[in-house]
Amino acid sequence: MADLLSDEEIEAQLPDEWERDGDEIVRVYEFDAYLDGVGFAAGAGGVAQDAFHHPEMTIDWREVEVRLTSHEEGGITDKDVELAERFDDLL
Ligand SMILES: C[C@H](O)[C@H](O)[C@H]1CNC2=NC(N)=NC(=O)C2=N1
Repeated sequence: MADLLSDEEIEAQLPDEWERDGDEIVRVYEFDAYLDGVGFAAGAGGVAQDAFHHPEMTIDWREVEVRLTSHEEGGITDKDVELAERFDDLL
């Protein structure tokens, strides 16, 4: 099990464009076309499965909201931060 990050660690490690929302980190990715968002979500799903750490993703018109938390630990860990960075690398 990973350790929960402190408030200070979260603030320091949160990647650009990501925000903290309670026990989750969240980013809304914006796209020029709906299917671009769908494709991004598919890629993110593959990265998540590879890491075996899974986000909540909401696919909407030209945007995808991604929420990450570590359910087993009950909060935000470095697994969430690392996956957020890997999702950003898909852009
Ligand atoms: C049994 C447990 O669900 C698995 O170990 C994985 C699956 N994917 C997961 N994803 C996330 N976000 N948090 C988890 O704690 C988690 N656990």
